[in-house]
Amino acid sequence: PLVAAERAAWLRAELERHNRAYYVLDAPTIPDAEYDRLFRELQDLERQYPELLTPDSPTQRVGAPPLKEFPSRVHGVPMLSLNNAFEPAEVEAFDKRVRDGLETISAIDYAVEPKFDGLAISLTYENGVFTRGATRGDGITGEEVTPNLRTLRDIPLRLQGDGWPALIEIRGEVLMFKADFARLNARLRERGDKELVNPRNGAAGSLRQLDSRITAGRPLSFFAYGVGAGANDLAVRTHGELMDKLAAWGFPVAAERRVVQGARGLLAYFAEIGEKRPALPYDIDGVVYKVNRLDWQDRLGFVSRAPRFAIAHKFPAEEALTE
Ligand SMILES: NC(=O)n1nc(-c2ccco2)nc1N
Repeated sequence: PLVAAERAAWLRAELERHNRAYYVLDAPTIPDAEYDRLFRELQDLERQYPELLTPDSPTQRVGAPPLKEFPSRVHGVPMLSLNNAFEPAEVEAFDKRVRDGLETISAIDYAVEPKFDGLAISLTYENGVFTRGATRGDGITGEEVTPNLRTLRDIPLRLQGDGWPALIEIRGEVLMFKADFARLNARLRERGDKELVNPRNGAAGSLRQLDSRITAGRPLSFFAYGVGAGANDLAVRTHGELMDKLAAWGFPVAAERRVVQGARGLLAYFAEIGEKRPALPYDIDGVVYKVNRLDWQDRLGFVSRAPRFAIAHKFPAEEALTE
């Protein structure tokens, strides 16, 4: 079995590497037939030597029996909601409140990124292994949809690299790319099934399937954008460094993320992303501004459940466009 154990470990790492290349970097590194052969070899080994079966094995992504209902799960740390700004004056007022709260007159560094229009999710990793995931729900309690989340290749079953605490909650958004949404609707139309209204509904509907094999057939993507429980155990000083860690652990993060200075930097970024928005591969409904220094985020804290250190700046709602 030692040889089998080594072979199984090699197969797990190799299959995850090909998954990541195929699904995260969109650059397949192996023909499908060869991937399937390795996958079946690992399944056979895990059947022959059950002690080799690990929860993070690629064979554990698909095939869980359907659930009767979704268990509800209390988040370790609440998933906060963001206050919205719609006008430049509100953005300037946000920046002023931040500088007053920090008793400084100098320009503040803000971490900025697109606001994905998908489904907010929390992923729990224990000792680096994915153990459960839940929807945002009301921010305190969400629905546990772990078997469905296991089918997303963008979600690592085991964190890469190092430097994570024993328990950590990764926060992010599950979404459907525009092109995947169009292809799925074409498939549904051909089958005479009801089409999805928009990518956000497509992501929500696909993730809240009791049978995870349906979810496995849906083109869902994931982008990480924060940390809940475990954030204080990380040796990072800014949100930007936190995002670098998430990327190093194997999570997709927004390519458009940046650090800008002051209200002027915020508004310039909003205009830049507004220009790029139609060409982005996914729907966004605004951009998110966060004070970059984590110690300053802690100093500013929250008002009710919304943070004083972050807001979303939303684009004007579009009337229902017939694409
Ligand atoms: N939807 C989205 O893209 N979000 N949402 C946050 C968020 C919500 C609460 C704290 O941070 N950040 C990003 N990029």
